[in-house]
Amino acid sequence: MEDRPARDLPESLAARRGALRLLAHVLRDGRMLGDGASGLTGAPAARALRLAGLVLRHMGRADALLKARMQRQPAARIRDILRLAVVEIFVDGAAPHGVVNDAVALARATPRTVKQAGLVNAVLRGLGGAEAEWTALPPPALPAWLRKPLAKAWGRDRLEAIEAAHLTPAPLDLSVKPGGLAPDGVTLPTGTLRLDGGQVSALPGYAEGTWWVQDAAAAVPVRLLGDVAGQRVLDLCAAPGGKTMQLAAAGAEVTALDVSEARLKRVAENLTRTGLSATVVTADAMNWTPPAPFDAILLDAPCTATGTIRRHPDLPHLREARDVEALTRMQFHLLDRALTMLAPGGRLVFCTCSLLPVEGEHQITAALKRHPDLRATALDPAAYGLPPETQSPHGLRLLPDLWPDRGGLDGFYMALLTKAA
Ligand SMILES: C[S@@+](CC[C@H](N)C(=O)[O-])C[C@H]1O[C@@H](n2cnc3c(N)ncnc32)[C@H](O)[C@@H]1O
Repeated sequence: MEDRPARDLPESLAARRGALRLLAHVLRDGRMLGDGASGLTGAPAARALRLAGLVLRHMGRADALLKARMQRQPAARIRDILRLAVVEIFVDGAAPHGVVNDAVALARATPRTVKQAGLVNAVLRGLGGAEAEWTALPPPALPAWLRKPLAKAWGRDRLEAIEAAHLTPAPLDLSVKPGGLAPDGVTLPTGTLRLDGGQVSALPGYAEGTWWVQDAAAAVPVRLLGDVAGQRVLDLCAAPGGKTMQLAAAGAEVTALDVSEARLKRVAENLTRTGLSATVVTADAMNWTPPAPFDAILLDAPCTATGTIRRHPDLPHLREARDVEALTRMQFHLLDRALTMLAPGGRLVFCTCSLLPVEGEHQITAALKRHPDLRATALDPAAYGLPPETQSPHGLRLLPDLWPDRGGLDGFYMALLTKAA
């Protein structure tokens, strides 16, 4: 069955096989979930992706449940088959009978695992009545390289609340042009329109380009720049372009720069769909010299993206402690480089979608020491629809456990800096 074309398999079995392929890409090949190939298209591909994401999100819990029922650690593929079955039964509420049958069929499908089909059957059938045990399991712990600095920065209770927030996928957030056609949803205090989900391209206003998908937290940094109408604004790490569109919609004359040509294609597509305009530049910010200094700069620097684990449950399985060092070094250099492109009296917003202070608060504290001509503006969270606890040294700090009853938001740090005139 492993080599059989997906069209010859029942859809649910094809999707489950696809999910196992995606899990192997992430867990064994170290590739991002979105880059993996399930071997499927259309609805089964979407289902496979969703199932693989579900396993990665709940993996620590599935492993805890399974560990108590097995004497030895089985082969990696068998472990994934069992994990998939567990999350389908306990998270998705799938009918156990069909899940177990497919799990056994998947084990039988390869010579390497055929002998363990009996084990799969026995372990899964032994899960009957384990709902209470499953519900009592704590959320999966983040890896130690992340847990330690987060506990130090935000405290153990907050860390556990962040881990709990990672169990729930992010809602669908839209930034809507003023007066633009938009689907029904709830408007958050920050101004973002929030929906439960849905097929993006089928929602009212998609074809008209009256909105774009952008997490509520990611929509705040541009607002720190205040009125940008008619100003020359540089979006220094622009792709895929959420903030470029915000700046253009606010009337700025935007230059959107990014080092990645492939990612910049998405900026161009987004601008075309929304009817907004920006000058798009493919360049490494470290080597690029602007024709003239800018009135304002947005530096949404590359980072660990640990603030987006709700939407990217593969991240904790892929990133490593050593990534942090390389990224913080890059943020340091990009920030200094950006300052050379800023006009005297100009404003710069630095932001990262990271949970780690070394990629946020510490970067700004260090930059203020390095550049005596730089000032950080004290920000009032209420002015952006945010609660007082988001105020943080020199900026705003958002963590995913904020607004649990509203569906949370991405982790972000942002600061507004002004260069002396
Ligand atoms: C956090 S993402 C930007 C997200 C974007 N601002 C948005 O809101 O849609 C960081 C971006 O930085 C870009 N990048 C990384 N190093 C760069 C460099 N040296 N010069 C320019 N862009 C760079 C990456 O290609 C990536 O697209």
